[in-house]
Amino acid sequence: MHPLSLEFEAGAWLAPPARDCAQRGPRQQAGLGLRLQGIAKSYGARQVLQGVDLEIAPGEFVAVVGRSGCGKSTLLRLLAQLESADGGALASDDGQPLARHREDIRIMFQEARLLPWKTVLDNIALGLAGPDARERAREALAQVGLAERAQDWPARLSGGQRQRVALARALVHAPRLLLLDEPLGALDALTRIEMHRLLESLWQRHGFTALLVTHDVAEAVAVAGRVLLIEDRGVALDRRIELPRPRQHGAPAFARHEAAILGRVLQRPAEAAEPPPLRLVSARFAT
Ligand SMILES: Nc1ncnc2c1ncn2[C@@H]1O[C@H](COP(=O)(O)OP(=O)(O)OP(=O)(O)O)[C@@H](O)[C@H]1O
Repeated sequence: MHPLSLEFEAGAWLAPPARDCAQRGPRQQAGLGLRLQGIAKSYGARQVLQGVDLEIAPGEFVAVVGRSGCGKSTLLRLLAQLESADGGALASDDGQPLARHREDIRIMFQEARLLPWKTVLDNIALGLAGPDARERAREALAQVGLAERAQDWPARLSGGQRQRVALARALVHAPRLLLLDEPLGALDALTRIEMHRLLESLWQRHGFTALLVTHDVAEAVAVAGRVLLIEDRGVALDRRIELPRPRQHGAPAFARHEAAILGRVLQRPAEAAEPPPLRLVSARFAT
């Protein structure tokens, strides 16, 4: 597909507003704001995050970048409450502990994690209650442009299609906070750009707050309104990206943001791998 047709394609995926969102009322539709204070997290002796203070406004689209192992996914897992912080407070912008908002938060991973023995539609409907569960699942599927694949098995979909199903499975719950842990990491470049446009359209339409962890600085600049760099156990850079949407990869202003962030990441050399301990195996000397 020619890149110029991507915008049209992404737009074509958009269906009328999801009834599920409309049913939940205005308060629940709004994005969830976040207030993190003094967050600390260690794994054994390895301190990954320390004293992290962060405020995210309702409905912001934030990307989190940084070198491998800096703690990006750890931050997301704490927000998803898959793990607990050792210290500090995780709250929503109204001051409530984040633990009270479990139902408002959904997470997507690099792998779609679909159940292979269930159809696409049944994967999305999983955990939904009520007589209209399947109808709501169909609406979510239509929103990611896969209405016609409802009865397919996940194994028959491409990687990009599987991620769109995973996105529909999150959307059907009308999340107020969508956490995205490298969900596009395994996709080819064109599919990634299509997914950027789709994510952007859905975010604009539904108003959820989005946090995207990515290795790809260009991806961060393509979709986020704000990019955070994690380094030295905390937020080392917090940069606003005020560019019109949809964004043009390679346009001068786009390239300037990308270069500035990348330059900041590369200022510091990669952490040297720990040298292996010296070991004297055997020594023989010729006489
Ligand atoms: N369950 C765990 N047990 C022990 N150490 C862990 C665990 N999870 C993460 N770590 C360590 O914490 C650090 C941060 O991991 P994290 O997955 O958050 O990094 P990341 O920035 O997301 O990396 P990547 O970009 O490579 O995915 C790493 O050093 C990692 O080895």
